[in-house]
Amino acid sequence: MFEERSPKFDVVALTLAAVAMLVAIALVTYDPADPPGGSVWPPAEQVHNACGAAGAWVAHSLIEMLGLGAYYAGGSLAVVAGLLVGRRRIDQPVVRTLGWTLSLVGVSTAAALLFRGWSPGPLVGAGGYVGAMAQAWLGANFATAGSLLIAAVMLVAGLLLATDYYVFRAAAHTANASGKTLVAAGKLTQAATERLGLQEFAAKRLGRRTDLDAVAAGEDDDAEEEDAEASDEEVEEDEYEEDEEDEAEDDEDWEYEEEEDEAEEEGPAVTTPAGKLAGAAAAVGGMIAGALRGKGAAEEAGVSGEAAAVGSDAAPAEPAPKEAVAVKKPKPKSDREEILESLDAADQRTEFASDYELPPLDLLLPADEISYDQHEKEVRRKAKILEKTFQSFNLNVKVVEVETGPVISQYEVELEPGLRLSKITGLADDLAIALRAPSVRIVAPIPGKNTVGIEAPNDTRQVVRLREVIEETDGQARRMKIPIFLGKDVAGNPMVVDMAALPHLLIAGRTGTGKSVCLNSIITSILMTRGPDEVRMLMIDPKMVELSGYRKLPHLMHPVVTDMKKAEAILGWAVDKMEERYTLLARAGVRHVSTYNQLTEEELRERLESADGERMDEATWSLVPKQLPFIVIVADEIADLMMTAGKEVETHIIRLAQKSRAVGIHLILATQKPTVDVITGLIKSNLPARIAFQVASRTDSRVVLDEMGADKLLGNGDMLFLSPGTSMLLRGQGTYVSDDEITRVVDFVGVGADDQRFATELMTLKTKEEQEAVEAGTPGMLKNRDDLYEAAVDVVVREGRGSVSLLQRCLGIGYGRAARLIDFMAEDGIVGEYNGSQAREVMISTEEWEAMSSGDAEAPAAPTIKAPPSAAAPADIPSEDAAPWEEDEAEEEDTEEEDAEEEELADDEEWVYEEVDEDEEEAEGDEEEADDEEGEWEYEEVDEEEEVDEEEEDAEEEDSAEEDEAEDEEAEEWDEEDEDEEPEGNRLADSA
Ligand SMILES: Nc1ncnc2c1ncn2[C@@H]1O[C@H](COP(=O)(O)OP(=O)(O)OP(=O)(O)O)[C@@H](O)[C@H]1O
Repeated sequence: MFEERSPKFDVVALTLAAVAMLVAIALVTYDPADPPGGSVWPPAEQVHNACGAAGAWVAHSLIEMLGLGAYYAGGSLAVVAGLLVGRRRIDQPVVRTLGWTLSLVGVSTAAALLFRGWSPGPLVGAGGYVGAMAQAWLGANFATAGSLLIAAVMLVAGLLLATDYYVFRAAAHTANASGKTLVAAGKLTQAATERLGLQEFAAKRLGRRTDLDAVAAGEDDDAEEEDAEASDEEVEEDEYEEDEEDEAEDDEDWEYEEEEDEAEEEGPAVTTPAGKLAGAAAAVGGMIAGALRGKGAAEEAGVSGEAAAVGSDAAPAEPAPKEAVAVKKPKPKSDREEILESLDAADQRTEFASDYELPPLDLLLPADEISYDQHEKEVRRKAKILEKTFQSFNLNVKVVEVETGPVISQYEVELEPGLRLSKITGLADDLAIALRAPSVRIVAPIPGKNTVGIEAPNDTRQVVRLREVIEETDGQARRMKIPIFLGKDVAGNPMVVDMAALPHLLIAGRTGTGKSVCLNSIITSILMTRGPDEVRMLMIDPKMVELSGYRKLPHLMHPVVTDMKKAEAILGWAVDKMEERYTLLARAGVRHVSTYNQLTEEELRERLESADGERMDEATWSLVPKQLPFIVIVADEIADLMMTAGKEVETHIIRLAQKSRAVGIHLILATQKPTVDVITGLIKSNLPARIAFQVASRTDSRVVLDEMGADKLLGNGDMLFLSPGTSMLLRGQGTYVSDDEITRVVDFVGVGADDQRFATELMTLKTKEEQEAVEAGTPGMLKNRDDLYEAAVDVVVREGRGSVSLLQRCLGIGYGRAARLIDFMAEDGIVGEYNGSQAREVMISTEEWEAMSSGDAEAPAAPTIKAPPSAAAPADIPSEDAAPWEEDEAEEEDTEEEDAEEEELADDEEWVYEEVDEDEEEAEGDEEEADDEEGEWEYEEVDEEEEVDEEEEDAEEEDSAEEDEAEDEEAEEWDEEDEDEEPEGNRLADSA
């Protein structure tokens, strides 16, 4: 509904209201004796009608003509006047008038048939002349019963046409409210209104139905629900038609106020998310309104009603009804509450009994209010600019539909027959200039459509809040294992993906474009929906500040890792864990962790025993993990990791990426350096799901996405998402989670240091250098941390306090270095976890430290000296590091060194193998790229013949191809350098 009122319209509406009132008064005060009435003799000398002689004449004429139908006509006039005063427009006036006339004849006929001996005035009977004539004709052909039936059908059919079921729905509402069964409205209508209420029903139909009811009630209710749903369909039609009516009415407003807009019928359809729903409504509305709406009559549709306002992810199957100009309205409160409840209910899932309480949604900020009316005007204006720009290039291109998202709108253009696609794509920059936009991206063609999409930024950016994305996708997310609420696409639909299905994700973009915000929203998505028994996390944060806020999370398996050497070791551990889980799954005879988690304890035990061929004693059984949580490894900057231990990291990532899907280990890797030395061909080919934020050049875009496009992004969360298994890029606006929201969520779910359940095996994990140092019987690992590390440990152990200020004072160093030393100590298990305002607890004794620092081979290595109490997994949470085949670990320790050597050899062999693979794959990759380029080249070549402008683009293509090659070479050089350096590193370690 438009805010501004139109004086012209109001004058017409008020005049009609006055006329309706006069007619009503005239009818009510009708006196048959008033002239010109002739049924009473003598006629009254003075007119009794309250509206005087004119009123008497009007009343007499109407009643004479229609009988009781006159009152129906008067009432109808009043309703129409009321609608107009309330700025409700009446769409399809011809159909409505015809319907109303039919119902009027029905009323008069019925009156004539039913009240044969009585009349309000006219001599011809209660139905006036109209009723009498109809009665005479019908009576001659159908007798009384048939005539009555026909009159009733005329009345009902006329009402349907005139009001689109409105009268019947209103009757159903009334009956429902009073608790009576409305027989006439039928059992189906009643069932639907009782179960859901019409609004809720429409909302759910429009994509917001959650499956929680089904989950809570169990499958038993399914049949019953299906029945009810079948009945819902009936009501649904009514509801949609009402929506459609609303849309149409409001859209007429639009027409009215935008009279200067030429040929509105041919204007593009603007589809906001709500518009899509309204479109769906129109589709269901069917014959009465939909069929009468011609193609391109977009403006006949209008603002959707409540129902259309609430949902967004239910795009109509057919594009036809998208003609709706729809305005999104705030969601009804009841819906939000329902979602809140549903999220609360989610932790009652039976598979994982956890004391983790899901954070309530109100910890997150609600969606910002925006003016959709303003937005619609803007996109319509831009659609016209686009058409004009095309015309100035002598191209006849029509904008047929507009999808509007939070930051970007997609204008769908239809090409005239014979127009080459390349002519449109070549105009990207000209269109950007015409629209005064920094850049415009052309999607040609839009997948699944015969139109071309032009993505242009909106004048006002809308921030996409996590809360709104969660609210709009709840039903969908509930079926996912690890739902990630990425953002909203160009049509405003929420983008939600299942991390378990991706299964690994690469995030790249230049600095300040939204990577960290994206990582934060991914992590918060997990916190909002999954407990630590379902998803465990490992965080690698070379920047030290980005992920430090998450240190209190119960999901963490290890404190946030800031030391890249440790990070490399952790990735290595993940590879081992993956293999270990594979073995466990194989023994249990299942193919995926989720299937494993569904096994009952009896089933699991049975399967393992039958795999071993012997009974399992209780001690062994207690060590078998009964549930395998998903493990998500988040690395904020892999460039640093690659610099520290490129080859190893690459090998780990590749092995994880190739195999870890089934065992539930997932990688999320981010980088601000999307170059081939960081995102090597092998890493890229193993991480099929990618998110690109704005990058510096086309070359970078090709590195991340294998095609251009990311260079045209706007920054600040504007992203392209490549979903695995497709080459289709989905543009969207990333979810924004502010620091305050993160703090609130982390405070809600966070636990104290003592309650954190770090994995012991990770806490005691040794980096490569540490391992080598231990093997060499030297404390070199300590030196590798920091020159002052040993001195710092000395101070801490001697004082019995892990305090930063203590180190600062004793060693005369700055805060940063002292804090880093303490962090290293925490990672090595020398001091305990962060303890609020208290100094950290020291976990080793002076003797143990002396043994360590003197390099005494007998002394246990620092991390294994004494695991912090928090590091031990509690008994109720099955620790994975306690798999039964590890039972003999202690006995095997002696042979560990030998094994390690063997493993190294094996690794070397594997490495050679991998190297060959890599070469092969790179060669393949290059070939593919070359193919691609050739394809593009051919394409461009053809264009070139026609458009001189495009020569430049080709040249750029060539450049970018050359750049690619250069970068590939660079990468190879880098690899070689790295290989060269490796022995040196070993030498250093040896000498240490
Ligand atoms: N989805 C988003 N919506 C709105 N604004 C965003 C969004 N994502 C990022 N921004 C804006 O961009 C700024 C930088 O984002 P962010 O810190 O995530 O960038 P980055 O790519 O991680 O940068 P760096 O690599 O330097 O860490 C944010 O402070 C915020 O203002």
